[in-house]
Amino acid sequence: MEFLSLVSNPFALSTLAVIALLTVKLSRAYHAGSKFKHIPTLGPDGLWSSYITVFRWLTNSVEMVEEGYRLYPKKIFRIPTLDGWQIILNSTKFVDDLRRASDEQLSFVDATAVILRDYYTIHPKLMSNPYHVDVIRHSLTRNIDAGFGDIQEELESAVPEKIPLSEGTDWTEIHAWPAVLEIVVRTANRFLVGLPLCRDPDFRQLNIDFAMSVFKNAMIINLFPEFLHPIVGRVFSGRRVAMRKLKKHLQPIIEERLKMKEIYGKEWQDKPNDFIQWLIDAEEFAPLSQRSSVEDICARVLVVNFGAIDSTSTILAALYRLASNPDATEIMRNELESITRREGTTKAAVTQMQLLDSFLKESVRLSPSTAVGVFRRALKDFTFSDGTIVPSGTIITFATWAIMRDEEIYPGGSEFRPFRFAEMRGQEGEGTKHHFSTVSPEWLLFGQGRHTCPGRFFASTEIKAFLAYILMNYDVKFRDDSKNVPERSATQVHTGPDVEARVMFRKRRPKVD
Ligand code: HEM
Repeated sequence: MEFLSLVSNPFALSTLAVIALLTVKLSRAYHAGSKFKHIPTLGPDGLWSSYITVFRWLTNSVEMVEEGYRLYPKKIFRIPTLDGWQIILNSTKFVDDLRRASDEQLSFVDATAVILRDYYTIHPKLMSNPYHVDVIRHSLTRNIDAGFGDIQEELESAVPEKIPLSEGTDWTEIHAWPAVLEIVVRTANRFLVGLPLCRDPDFRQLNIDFAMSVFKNAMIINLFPEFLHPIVGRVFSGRRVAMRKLKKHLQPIIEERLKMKEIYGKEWQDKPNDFIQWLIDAEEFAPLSQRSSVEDICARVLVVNFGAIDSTSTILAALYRLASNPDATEIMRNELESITRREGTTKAAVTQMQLLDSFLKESVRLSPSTAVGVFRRALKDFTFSDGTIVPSGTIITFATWAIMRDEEIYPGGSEFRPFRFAEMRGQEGEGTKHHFSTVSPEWLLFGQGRHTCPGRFFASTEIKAFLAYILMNYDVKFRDDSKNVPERSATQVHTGPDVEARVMFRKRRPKVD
């Protein structure tokens, strides 16, 4: 009777089916583990007991990374995850191994394919020639100076709209995450696609929805064994809806640009200077068939937005620290005022904001958006410099959370010292190092090697311009003058700043001593 009621209940049946498929998937991954016997495991590693670790990884990856870092200092360990065994590197000494490895040995693209299931969640054809990466690295980065005026103008319009200033003495409490998210998407798109599109609510929302859908759907698809991905990948994907909506906005623009290019060629006066045009003009990186395809260009606009939205959690991390560190706020304001008196509100001014750069970097050091980072997939058996052999097919990553708090690298590793990096820069021979966007073995935020984030210079400029605007125009605090930074949000390896927290703002007052 109970059995009958079970089989006639579609919800119970589908739950059972998912559990059965998950069991198949995990036991396959477990048996593949015989190839890893020489690498220590965190937690129990029996067929059934390893499920405990899988569950812990889903619910508290930070605690596990810290435990693995303590138990296996400067070594390599493994954990069972929904995506199979994952290898975690506990030392910056392995950065050199990763940098030396070719894409055919340790692949960024294949790691992304497993973690984000980008074939289903983003676009099936995009990664066969990811030329948008070259466009970001070259045209986009080269144009940050030229586009800075627009970025600043958009901030000056978007921030007061989302964080309204009242003339009275009252503070206004704002749910920070959605406000910052909208400002980021609008400001980034002022630079990427310009006016009026960057202010179009439908355009903004479709990009936000798409970015959110990628993580959520990849997680669901990864619950299923690979042979079912072509089916579940069709069901759990936000890309078709996003593409349909985006094409309505971009198709006429792209077609007009292609027509103008054909008519005027190199003589085109007043040619737009934006991401769409940089893609169309990228002869050295992609064939015309790609650069003139509406579908292809739309997919790359979606993907650059997916990257740009990453800045949101970085800004939140810094904003929460601003709200809890009024003394540092005053010191940074003095620096900003003297720089802007000299340079005006310019890109050159942003580059000189050394204390703000340090404050930002220190905020993210303690609130990175993932517990582990810099993912690669071994396409062949790979031997690390300590002799550890990692079998082909394995996902490899660094214990970034623990590395960024390591006392040997950062004395007082768990303490927030806002001007730590500015002080490090003050030491002899270190003047040009330790910036937020500078990549080093100790600073893994933007990755490593040939796949290091190409958008980091744009992100750094946009984020610092945003924070400078807040510092110069707002007082910021938490309710009841609390100095507690809100707990982190944690789903799977995502560990970014709390997305529920509220922050209080008011129009900036002169400081009374
Ligand atoms: C604070 C903000 C950002 C953070 C923390 C961040 C972080 C990262 C990381 C960790 C990687 C992987 C690097 C590796 O594995 O070695 C990456 C790659 C990438 N990022 Fe960013 N990113 C940010 C902003 C941006 C922005 C604004 C853009 C676009 C304008 C962007 C576009 C990309 C692209 C296209 C890749 C793939 C690179 C490749 O395929 O070689 N990111 N980013």
